[in-house]
Amino acid sequence: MWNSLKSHHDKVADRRFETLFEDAGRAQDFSVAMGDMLFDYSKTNIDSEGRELLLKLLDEAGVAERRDAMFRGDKINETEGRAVLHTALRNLDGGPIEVDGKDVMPGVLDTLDRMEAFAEDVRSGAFAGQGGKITDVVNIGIGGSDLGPVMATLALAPYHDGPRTHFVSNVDPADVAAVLRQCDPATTLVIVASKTFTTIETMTNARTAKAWMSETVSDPAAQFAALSTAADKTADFGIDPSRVFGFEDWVGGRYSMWGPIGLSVMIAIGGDAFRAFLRGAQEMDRHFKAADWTENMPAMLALVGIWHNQVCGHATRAVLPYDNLLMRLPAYLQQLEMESNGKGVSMDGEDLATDSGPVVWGEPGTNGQHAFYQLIHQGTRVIPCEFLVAAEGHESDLHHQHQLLVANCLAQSEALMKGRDLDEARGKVADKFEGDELERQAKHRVFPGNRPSTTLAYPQLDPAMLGRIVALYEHRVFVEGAVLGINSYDQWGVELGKELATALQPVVEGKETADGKDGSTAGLVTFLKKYGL
Ligand SMILES: O=P(O)(O)OC[C@H]1O[C@H](O)[C@H](O)[C@@H](O)[C@@H]1O
Repeated sequence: MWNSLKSHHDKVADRRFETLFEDAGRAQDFSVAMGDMLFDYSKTNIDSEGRELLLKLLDEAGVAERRDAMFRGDKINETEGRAVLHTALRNLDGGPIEVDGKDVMPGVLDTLDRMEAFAEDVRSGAFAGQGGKITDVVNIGIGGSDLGPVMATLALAPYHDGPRTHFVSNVDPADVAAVLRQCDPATTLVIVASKTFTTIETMTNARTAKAWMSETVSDPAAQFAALSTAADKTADFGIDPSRVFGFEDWVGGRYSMWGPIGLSVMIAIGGDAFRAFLRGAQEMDRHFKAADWTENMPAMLALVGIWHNQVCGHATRAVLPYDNLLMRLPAYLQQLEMESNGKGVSMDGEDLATDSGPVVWGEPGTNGQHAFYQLIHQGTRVIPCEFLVAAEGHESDLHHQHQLLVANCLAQSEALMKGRDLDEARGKVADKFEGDELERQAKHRVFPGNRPSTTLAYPQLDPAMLGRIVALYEHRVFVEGAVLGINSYDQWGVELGKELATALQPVVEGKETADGKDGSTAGLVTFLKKYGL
């Protein structure tokens, strides 16, 4: 199928895809609706034939069977021998799901109730610090134990009515110090979020926070909670089991904010709003399971991604939310997509037959327009763009500003597609220049156009919509991974750096020499030591 797709691409690569809109039904035909969400992929070079070929990839890879196996709790994370069941965390009324013959749902729902009771106690003051009602919550975690909660807390800022929420992730002491400086230890709750409870950054920051707290309060551990799969390790750290919220190894780190890892979000917005967030995700799960492929938003989002990355060969994709509340969505998706599908070996241990998943990057619009869109419009590489835009913001008295935001979003996708040819460019400067200078100046003002983009449009970013959007991307990653034959649920590629950092620690501390290290590494240690390392 890859060959058929490539030859189809060769056939259509040079056409202006704008001409596809001569078919008056294109915008509708090349869009997917799910409830009040719309995914428009008509501003791409995908035509009916291309779409048919892409759809065949799903059958060839057995995506439907693999999807059902995931939801059922089969151990599809084969390199780690684990089920992949983040969907169980939002299966609020969806019936039993068995892993190793045991229904996991009673445990999931019980933990959710416990989280909610604790979150409400923190919010009401029933759970207090040693100096009174909790004013600040500090979530210490990294990767999947940070990016989801950070992204969601920012995204749901209009619903934030709990204590102030802070996030510490980096082992750089600048991070933890800056956060703790803003907090009063007597009224701060520290949440240590780590699936494994061994991650060096998180454990180091947690010990720093505990030492900071013990300078002021007599029982620092009493103001700590833990979110982890490792109950023994949370106990060793001194955290009372009543404030430990556990989960199982079938929840991957970057898929974990729906459960205990979302506690900081729940404290910020309250249990009801958090459940609405879960329900939104559950709706997307149901849609993904039931909808025909052409009407299936995650599947079509994935196929558009595959078309641009593996078929057209565009190595990156930009995620451009015209919704400032989603300012950390690109960073969140970087982990979700790149840690999941950034692999060169297929499930059966063979070298991947295609390129792995793309580089994902982005910033909110309109900010990006004044920074990197220059390259998107006129650079020599094509960057498929994925726009997100809401019909309505949360600042109703500033709706005119929201309208300006939307106009910018739609204008960008139009500009990317249409471009501006040399004739038009000449017309723009004909009154200022003439002759050779006119030609030269005009050339700089040409926009090649024919650059693809998609737009995800929705009414408003409320908790349920955020749940739907994030679940949409999760399932997109699943489909892309399944088509590429990748295990999207392990992350062996992060291990080597961790091992070498541990080995280098005695060297940077001056307890061991850099003998045996390569010249560059040894030279850098020497240089940094000279200046105070
Ligand atoms: O939650 P933790 O066990 O502390 O893990 C935090 C993060 O660290 C690892 O390096 C993985 O690459 C991530 O997938 C994970 O989310």
